[in-house]
Amino acid sequence: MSDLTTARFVNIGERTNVTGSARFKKLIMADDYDTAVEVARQQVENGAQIIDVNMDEGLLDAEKAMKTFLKLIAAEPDIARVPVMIDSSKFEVIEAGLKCVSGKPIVNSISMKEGEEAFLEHARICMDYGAAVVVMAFDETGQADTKERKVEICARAYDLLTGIDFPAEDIIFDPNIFAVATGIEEHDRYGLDFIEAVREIKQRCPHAKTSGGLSNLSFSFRGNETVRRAMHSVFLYHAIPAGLDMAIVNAGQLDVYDQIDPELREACEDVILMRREDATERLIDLAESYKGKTAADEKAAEEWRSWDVARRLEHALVKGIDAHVVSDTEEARQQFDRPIEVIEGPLMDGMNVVGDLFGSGKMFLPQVVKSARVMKKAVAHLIPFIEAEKEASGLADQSKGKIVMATVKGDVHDIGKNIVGVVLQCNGYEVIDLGVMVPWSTILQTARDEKADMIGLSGLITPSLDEMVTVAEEMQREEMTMPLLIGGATTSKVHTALRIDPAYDGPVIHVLDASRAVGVASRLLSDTQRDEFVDTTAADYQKVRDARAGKGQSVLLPIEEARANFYDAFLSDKAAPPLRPGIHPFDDWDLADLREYIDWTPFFRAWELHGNYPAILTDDVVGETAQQLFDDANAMLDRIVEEKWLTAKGVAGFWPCARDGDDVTIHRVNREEHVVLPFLRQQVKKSRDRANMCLADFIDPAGDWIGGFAVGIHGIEPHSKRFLEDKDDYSDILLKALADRFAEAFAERLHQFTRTDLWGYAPQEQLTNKALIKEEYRGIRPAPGYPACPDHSLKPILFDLLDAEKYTGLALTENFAMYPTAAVSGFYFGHPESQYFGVARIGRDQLEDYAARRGVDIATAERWLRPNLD
Ligand SMILES: C[S@@+](CC[C@H](N)C(=O)[O-])C[C@H]1O[C@@H](n2cnc3c(N)ncnc32)[C@H](O)[C@@H]1O
Repeated sequence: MSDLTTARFVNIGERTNVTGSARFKKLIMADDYDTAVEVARQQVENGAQIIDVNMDEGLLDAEKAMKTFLKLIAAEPDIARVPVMIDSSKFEVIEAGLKCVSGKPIVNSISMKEGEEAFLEHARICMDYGAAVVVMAFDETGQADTKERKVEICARAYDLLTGIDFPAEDIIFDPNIFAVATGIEEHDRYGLDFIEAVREIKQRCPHAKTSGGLSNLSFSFRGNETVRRAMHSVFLYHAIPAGLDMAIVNAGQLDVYDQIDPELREACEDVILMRREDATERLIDLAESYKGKTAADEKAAEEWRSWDVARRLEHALVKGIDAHVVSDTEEARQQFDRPIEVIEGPLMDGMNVVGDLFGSGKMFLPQVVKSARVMKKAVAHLIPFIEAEKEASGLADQSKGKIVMATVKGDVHDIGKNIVGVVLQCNGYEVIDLGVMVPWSTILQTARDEKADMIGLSGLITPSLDEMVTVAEEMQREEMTMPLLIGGATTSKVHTALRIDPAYDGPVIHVLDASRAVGVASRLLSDTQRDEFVDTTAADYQKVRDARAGKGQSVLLPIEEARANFYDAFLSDKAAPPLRPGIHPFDDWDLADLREYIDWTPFFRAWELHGNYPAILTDDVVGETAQQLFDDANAMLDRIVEEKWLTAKGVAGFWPCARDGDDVTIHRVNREEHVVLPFLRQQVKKSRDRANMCLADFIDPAGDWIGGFAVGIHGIEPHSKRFLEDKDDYSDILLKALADRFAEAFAERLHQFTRTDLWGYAPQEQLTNKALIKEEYRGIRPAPGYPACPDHSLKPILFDLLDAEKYTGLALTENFAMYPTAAVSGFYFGHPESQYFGVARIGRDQLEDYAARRGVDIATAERWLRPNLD
């Protein structure tokens, strides 16, 4: 499957179908519902987003079997989270099933086979249950096999259904996928006819969806899994862009389109798209060479379930499979004298393997976080037994060390901290996570009360660096000696060496990323390695300080000289006044639309997978992990969009203004008042004719326009809570990372809408998402806290101009972090020459000038501008 085609496509699991799976049939016939439920679970684990359940077997009481099975899966939260498709050719069985489903059911299927009256009667019953229906392209004269018949029947059914107010979005047409390459000439068109019919049905029947049973397609290649997989993937690759929304497939058995052997791919494509006369013969010939290949592989995949329990636990941990972990842990518990031994033994052994693989670069962060999920579920199962033994906290006693972690006061970002916490936990450390916005007093108090071995601080925005210095100073004042770990996006070895390390006599260590955290923690707690590690790090930081002291700093111009060397933009090119000046709130931007604007590269970076999307998906080293993560992300995106987990709120505004020195003075027409946006200017002496830039340079002193925006993504909390209750950090981090992606995508989308519509200075602009990500458009949206306007304290001014709290529900912390965290804000500049740059180091004179322009004392301005001061 290609990344392009899978984004919105829904997989319907097919294995819980007695007519399609001999194994499932055997289990149901033998009344082995426990194992049958496991089949459903495996489907969901393999990525099925709906499961199709069919009990149509002559020797079975289908109604009873349907009811029994549906009730059982409804009681399993990890299965019940996906909708059920009740599949039967008998409507009584469907009706019996409808009574047992709690979420939104899907009926598979109804048709006009017995005429319009029966069809509408069935539809009305489904409607009473709020069910969506699959409508087969089948009428009084039989099943539709040509494109024309498929379209004609579906269109007629659509008109009938919408005529009784059946919601169009609850109609799913199945225009019949039939077997191709059978050797019968009439069958050659079946693939192409289906795809073309889907395209027309989607146009003819607004909001209706389309589906199909994929396995029929490759029926003539039974027993040749490789060819079947390839045919299915190729078929979907073409059918999805034509509008196919979902299909009944074995979700674990689809190949990545780009990774199919090119010869086989081409042969399948020739058959499905009817590209050559001899396509069938060629595929049959080629298929011979693939026979039997993957049957053995598939057997191996199941084989691990027969291993001894310790090996199974290790396998589950390394592979991140949580399906059987509770039963396997229970089995192990019964084999050991004490429950704690299961943790100390097989579970820790398994996690050590994970740790080693991660440490040696053979495993990557997303997989480790999945392993941690397995570990946490196993431990959660054992805790009650450990407590029953009256060991207050067996785990704590066994931990390698205790770490208090916090995102510092004024900062709300916690993805990085959570990832480090999970990695430490799964390596046997006890993590006390104090959450976000934690004042220094709470951090120190907890560390003392808990007798922690070390403190870990995290932060993302620049003011957090100062907060970290404060924590270090307070630790010094209280004469603490425990190590202080520093991490987070804006932190650096240089800042740690220059600012934090000198403030505290105990060890201070900058931890570059999650993969280093365990190494750092273990050396700090090792009797033999600690001293050397602490000394080497301290010496290293001293070197950084010495180098800085000896290094001649770049020359700064006096601020007046820098101002005289301003960027002389060609002001007659300035943008025309906005088509729609004033404030424009958007209280619920469509998430499906924003999804199209996602920039995926930073998403992978958040998981410490480095490389650009989409090449990262096929990267030799991290490709497999990246693809798996991407699939998981898309499956979650499907749910976020379909079930409306999140709400995107935003506001954009445009105001008349003028440049006044380094300020931009905004005129608020309605309020008859002026608001000043004070910008900073580069002061580092430039070579040759390069300017000392300031954002104000892109604004005409004689009168101009400026814009602003703020966007935020709301609604993660209940989902995050649910994930954490389920010990599922992986999904929690995934959700937060996706919420961030939505915020950035919204910023991109709103900027585009600004250029084409609201401000409207580029009405004809047409750029691909790639070009948008590369910012190949006219104008910029500099964000407070970023290099061209590094002062975060501009945010309250921007928020006030936009009335952003009211319109977006965003709040600012005392250090100007936005909450909810998935948020972006900034200014719009429309001048074609406007560009990003970094203000970099500024002099005392500009600091004093700035303090005066802002009407604050020097100390406050110093705090705001710290990263730009000497
Ligand atoms: C941080 S990236 C975010 C976009 C990226 N496509 C994503 O999805 O994560 C780019 C944004 O950062 C801000 N930015 C980057 N460089 C800047 C600079 N030098 N000064 C001010 N803002 C800057 C702008 O708002 C710009 O649109």
